[in-house]
Amino acid sequence: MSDVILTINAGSSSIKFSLFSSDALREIIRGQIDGLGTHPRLVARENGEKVVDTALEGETAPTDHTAGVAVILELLRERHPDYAVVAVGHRIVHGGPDFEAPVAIDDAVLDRLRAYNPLAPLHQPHNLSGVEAARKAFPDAVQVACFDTSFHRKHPWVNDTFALPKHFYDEGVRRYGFHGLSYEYIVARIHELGLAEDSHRLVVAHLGNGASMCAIQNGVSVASSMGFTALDGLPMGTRCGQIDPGVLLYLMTERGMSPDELTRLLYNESGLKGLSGISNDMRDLEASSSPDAAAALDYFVFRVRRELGALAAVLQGLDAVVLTGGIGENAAGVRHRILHDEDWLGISIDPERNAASKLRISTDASPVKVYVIPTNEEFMIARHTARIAADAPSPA
Ligand SMILES: Nc1ncnc2c1ncn2[C@@H]1O[C@H](COP(=O)(O)OP(=O)(O)O)[C@@H](O)[C@H]1O
Ligand SMILES: CC(=O)OP(=O)(O)O
Ligand SMILES: [Mg+2]
Repeated sequence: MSDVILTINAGSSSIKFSLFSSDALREIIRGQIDGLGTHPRLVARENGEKVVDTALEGETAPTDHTAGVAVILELLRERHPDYAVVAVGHRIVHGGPDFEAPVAIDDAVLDRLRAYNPLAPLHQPHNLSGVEAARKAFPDAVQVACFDTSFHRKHPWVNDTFALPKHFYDEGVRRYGFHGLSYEYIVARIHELGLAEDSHRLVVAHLGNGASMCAIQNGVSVASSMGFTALDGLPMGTRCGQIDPGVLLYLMTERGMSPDELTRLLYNESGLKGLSGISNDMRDLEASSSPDAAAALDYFVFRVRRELGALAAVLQGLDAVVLTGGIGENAAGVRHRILHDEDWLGISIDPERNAASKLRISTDASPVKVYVIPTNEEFMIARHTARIAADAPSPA
């Protein structure tokens, strides 16, 4: 039996998973269930080749995350009965003020993490049900929590606070920032590719169903577009992004909306889906001829460009920009619209390199280098998990 690390990244409507060899962190299999709650589909790849691609239908279709994890574990047992899972790494979206680094999970940690459920309703409860399912399936394995918030915990105070009475900051009402595992991976990859010397002042745009941007100075996060929750900043698939808090007061006082109704509106019914009335999926909007789909795209592009200018100001100039996430990696048309006339920032895009999603999509003469780099949150989770598991006593 060879020892492996399992990673679980439970999102709002998806669960991504991977197996890595525990010594060299070689990826053995990766995949995901998406469409949980609507049309669940299981896809898995080994060595880049699709080995499973099936709609999960009928009575055995998973209807929630716990059932989804069970489907994934069954697949792993079928395909790799010869591997022993010694550690399970989990992406946990919110670590609050207390968790600055990955930790081994015990009952006390799990209880503290549950307290953050209201701060990340699309993610945290699913992240934690993934932990519970994995503990049952692998009682002898070390479970490790890897936080989306850790990478941002060195923000200078001005980027870490809201202008509320100071005691709220002390209570933990702060700008945490998210997608930290993705940003951390991109910084590691920039080093690996030998690009760090030209990337001291770096902005990374993680544009997926959840979307945020981060200003990174010499590898350290100094500002990010997300805040206390993963609602702030850019508009997303179904989340509103930056909003005047006066709108919320209006909705409560004049429209009588309850906290539950507001939560639904801001997390599930806004963003690209709300503006377009069609879909939260960028591919659907690009394919649509509806003016509302075009307007939703315009708003997305406008807000990314605005944030790019703001983060360039934080860094006092730019050396490099990275685009990543499902949209950043794949949507060449959206990238073009974000970057094509940013000469004032020192960005000059090569349309052919962009259309081909090359690693470098800026021209040779562009003062600011622009890269497309696929993110890999799973690898980052596996790396942290291997390190923590090496020190942690097994729960058995
Ligand atoms: N080829 C593509 N062209 C345009 N958009 C794409 C493409 N592939 C994926 N996307 C978009 O990426 C988004 C999902 O990004 P992803 O990072 O996978 O999301 P999640 O935050 O759920 O992990 C969706 O809006 C999807 O439409
Ligand atoms: C924090 C967040 O928005 O995550 P995701 O992109 O997985 O939705
Ligand atoms: Mg994501």
